[in-house]
Amino acid sequence: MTLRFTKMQGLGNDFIVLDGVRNPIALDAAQVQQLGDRHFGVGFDQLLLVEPAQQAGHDFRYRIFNSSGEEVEHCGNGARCFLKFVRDQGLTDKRELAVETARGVIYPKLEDNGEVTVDMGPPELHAAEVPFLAEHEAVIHPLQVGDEVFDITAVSMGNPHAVQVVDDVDTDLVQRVGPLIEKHARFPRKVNAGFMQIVSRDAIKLRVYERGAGETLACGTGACAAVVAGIQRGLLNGRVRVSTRGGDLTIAWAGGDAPVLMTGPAVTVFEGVINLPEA
Ligand SMILES: N[C@H](CCC[C@H](N)C(=O)O)C(=O)O
Repeated sequence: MTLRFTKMQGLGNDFIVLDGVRNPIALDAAQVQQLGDRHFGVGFDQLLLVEPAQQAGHDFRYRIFNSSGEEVEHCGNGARCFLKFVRDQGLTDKRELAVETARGVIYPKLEDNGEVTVDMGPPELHAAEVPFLAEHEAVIHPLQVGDEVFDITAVSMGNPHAVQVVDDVDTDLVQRVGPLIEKHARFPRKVNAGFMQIVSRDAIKLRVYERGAGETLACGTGACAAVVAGIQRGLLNGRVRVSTRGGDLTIAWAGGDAPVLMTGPAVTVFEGVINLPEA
């Protein structure tokens, strides 16, 4: 069976996007892994599947699969590409959408300059909801990793994040410790490991070792989680420029149950057709 796809990227975090609206698409983990293989398939960090909304008043459903094959709850860079995709494919002419995800509804909006702002919903800070195994609620938790201890802040943006502050993001720490934190036993559903360097109260540098994908050039939910963690720690103001290896995002959060707002680019790289591996 052949499969039409659109290759897209948000700050170098790359995706294939599939239209499951005109024709339903069902993929198992092995097929996602094969499609995601950068030598034997198309290659991507995540696969994004567009489906019809399940509830009245919503526009679409948004499903996300890591290149490891597992389905996950959220993808920020993908949400910006999602809006561009459904408009470019003629699935809608709206500039602002209500999109169902596994953990709530998000609201991507096309800006006049072509960038996309996404209302990502409020962060979840209760450890049990991240989920993160902790005896008590705290902004900072010491996390034992081998014979080292790292001070992390656990945040969910629908998907789990463990954020720490480092003096310099450009060291081997991300590749050395990221995989150990990703699969740490205190994160029952594994975790995205964020490493942020505070540049000022309005700017950070960020690298994320992503659950199920490894280090990506940018992570949208990771940028949201890092800014929330920085504000919780009293280190950041309410609107922050997040510099990733793939480029800059703007993240804003007013605290409490206010939604986190993320603004950045979405780019179509090419359209393609692939022979879908047999299930
Ligand atoms: N690896 C993430 C999903 C993709 C998130 C990232 N690509 C983003 O832009 O938010 C997870 O397993 O929760």
